[in-house]
Amino acid sequence: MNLLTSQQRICTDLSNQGWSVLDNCLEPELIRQLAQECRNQHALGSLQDAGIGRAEQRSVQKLVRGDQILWLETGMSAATDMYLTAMDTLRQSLNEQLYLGLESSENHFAVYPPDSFYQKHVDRFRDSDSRTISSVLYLNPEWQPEHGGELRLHLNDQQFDIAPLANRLVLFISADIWHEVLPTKAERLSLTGWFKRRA
Ligand SMILES: O=C(O)CCC(=O)C(=O)O
Ligand SMILES: [Fe+2]
Repeated sequence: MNLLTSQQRICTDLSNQGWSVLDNCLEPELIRQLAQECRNQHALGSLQDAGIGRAEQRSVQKLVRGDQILWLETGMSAATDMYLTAMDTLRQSLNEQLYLGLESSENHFAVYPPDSFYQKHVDRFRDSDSRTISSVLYLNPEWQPEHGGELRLHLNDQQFDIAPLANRLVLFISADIWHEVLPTKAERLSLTGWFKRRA
């Protein structure tokens, strides 16, 4: 697993270009368990249509985003607790190296059914600046190029497409990086989160 040994590189990427991609992030067995849990919870009907906006402004708009999500809570399973611990270690190293003052993180499973997408957006809410670094860990072992579903980062003068391959972690500065999920042809699983500082 590369997450522990790559924190320096992640921090350099984030400060130089605002985003970072890390493959073979965690133990393969943990990725398998997280994917299994995501599929199980989805089959049980535990995931809810994702909304856009916050609190009273929140609404479900399938033409903006078509995924379903389930927020992680401590104690849901051994696998999700291990993931939350790994993210907390990363949070501390982001604080030590980039002085970000990140206090917590929030994370959810996401399932994009076939033909769904998430239109171009930034992750920071209009009325709260607490979301500082966005993270997405992909959970799709059989992903093929023809499935589409790339994360497209819109950078200053170019676009960068990232396939949602199992055990790939993408991090980016929530307020700066415009991005979208291109239409997916296959069911697309991920764990998305935000490192937050005090609002
Ligand atoms: O799943 C992804 O690649 C990105 C998801 C995303 O942009 C979001 O949930 O805000
Ligand atoms: Fe996003």
